[in-house]
Amino acid sequence: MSAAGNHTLVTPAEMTAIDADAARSGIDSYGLMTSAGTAVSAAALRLYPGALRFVVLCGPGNNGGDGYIAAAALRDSGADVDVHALGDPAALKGDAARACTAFGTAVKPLADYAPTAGDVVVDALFGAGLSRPVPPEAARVMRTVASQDLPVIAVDLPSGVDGRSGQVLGASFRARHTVTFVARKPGHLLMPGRMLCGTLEVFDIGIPGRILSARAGRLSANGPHLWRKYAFTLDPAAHKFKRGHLAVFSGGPLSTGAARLSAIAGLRAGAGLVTIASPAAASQANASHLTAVMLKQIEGEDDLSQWLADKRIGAFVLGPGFGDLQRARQYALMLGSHKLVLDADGITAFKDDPGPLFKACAKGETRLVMTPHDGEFARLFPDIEADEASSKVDRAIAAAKRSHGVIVYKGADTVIAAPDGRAAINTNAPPWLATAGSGDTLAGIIGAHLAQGMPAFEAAAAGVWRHGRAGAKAGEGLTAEDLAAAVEPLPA
Ligand SMILES: NC(=O)C1=CN([C@@H]2O[C@H](COP(=O)(O)OP(=O)(O)OC[C@H]3O[C@@H](n4cnc5c(N)ncnc54)[C@H](O)[C@@H]3O)[C@@H](O)[C@H]2O)[C@@H](O)CC1
Ligand SMILES: [K+]
Repeated sequence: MSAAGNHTLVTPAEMTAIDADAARSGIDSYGLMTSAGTAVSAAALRLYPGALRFVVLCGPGNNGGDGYIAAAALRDSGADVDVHALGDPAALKGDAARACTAFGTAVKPLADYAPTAGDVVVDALFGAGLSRPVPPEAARVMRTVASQDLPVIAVDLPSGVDGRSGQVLGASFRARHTVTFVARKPGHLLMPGRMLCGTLEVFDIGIPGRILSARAGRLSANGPHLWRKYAFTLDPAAHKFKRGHLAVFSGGPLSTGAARLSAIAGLRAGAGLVTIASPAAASQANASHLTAVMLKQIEGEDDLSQWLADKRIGAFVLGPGFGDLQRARQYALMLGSHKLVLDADGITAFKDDPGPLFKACAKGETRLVMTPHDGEFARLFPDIEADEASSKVDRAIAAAKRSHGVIVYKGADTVIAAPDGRAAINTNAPPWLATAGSGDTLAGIIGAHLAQGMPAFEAAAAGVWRHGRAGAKAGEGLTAEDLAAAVEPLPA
């Protein structure tokens, strides 16, 4: 058994290819199924030693095959076991048929299962092969098991959860524990799938890592493995300009707080200097609240173009509390050749015509990071959002390719995607991170990373991860001020 330590995420389609490669290389597929099923029985006995009965629900494919192996192992350990099958077990094929025959005990129809207190359910109805909404008789059992709050251990995935997208097809079990094999699937991390898995265990059934890496794509769980090499420990002796200069645009006199949150988070995240670029009318409000952060009056395009001559400014944050959409558009287009985090109003400013922004960012290294939540994403990429067949990962990658920018598609399952197809799913954000000003803080952290010279994808992924860590450290009930103060140094 391994903890969910491997960062690579494998889609069901990639898993099928890995499976086929393993068989071609001479690995016995029934042996893999035996390892998988036995791992499930071990988890069931370990987690529920007091179960009165294990009820194994077996589907028509290899997920069901794992279930038959688990049922036999549970029975052989002396437990009371019943198996209920979806469909006719005589129609099973290949390894699943062999596992059912090896189980050898009578199997009852799924519809005959009457959930009873003391039951522990082993869900082996569907795994990677789920291709359409679950049939009504499966949905019925899911409902009755949930209504009695019986513990469910899911084999590979809670049945009903699409391993590619994390979406529920029709209905699904809500598992207390899920045992998956080889590597995690995107559906274990994306919502709502993540909530339905319970604790997640990745069991190594013996497929060699070289077969896995030959097939796995460019999707992983977000973590230091992605950006550690850029997480240089800052040399405290370094000149402040060498630690990066970040500029954050402020909104008008009544909405200056968001920019200050970004700016303070940027300082905390390691930028050597942070300047708030403020319209004249808001300078007083900003000045009365700032100490370590500097202030520059920028009233319009002329001021900005003069300021841009200062090559020491490493990155800009535009959008938090900005308000004036027309001006946001002008400024963002002027910043096309600079590193830029575009958030909130900065994103909305381009809802009617994002083309010029994307064009301005098309050449050279990736300089733009956009941080939309659901609503902002739909405003900027309505056609991508409308494609119901695509997962959140697919959408983020499509948007990154179109915009030539890194997309931080926010939510409980924030996805970070780069124009070259790399993507990561973040998992460390506590639910209370969704608070006013949280996004402003995130934009500031990412901006600080860009200002310090991190490439855009790594800057964004590290920013999302540090933001999640800060949320966990600040704890439930945090305010955005607490969040900025809780940003920790990057792990060396
Ligand atoms: N990939 C691997 O290396 C291994 C995979 N194993 C297991 O194999 C599973 C994948 O097996 P399969 O590809 O056979 O897929 P599944 O067992 O998940 O389901 C496929 C079967 O269900 C049917 N089906 C799909 N959606 C349906 C629906 N909504 N209503 C009714 N029938 C539906 C399909 O027609 C097919 O017969 C994994 O989830 C895992 O549990 C293990 O045996 C260990 C090895
Ligand atoms: K399952």
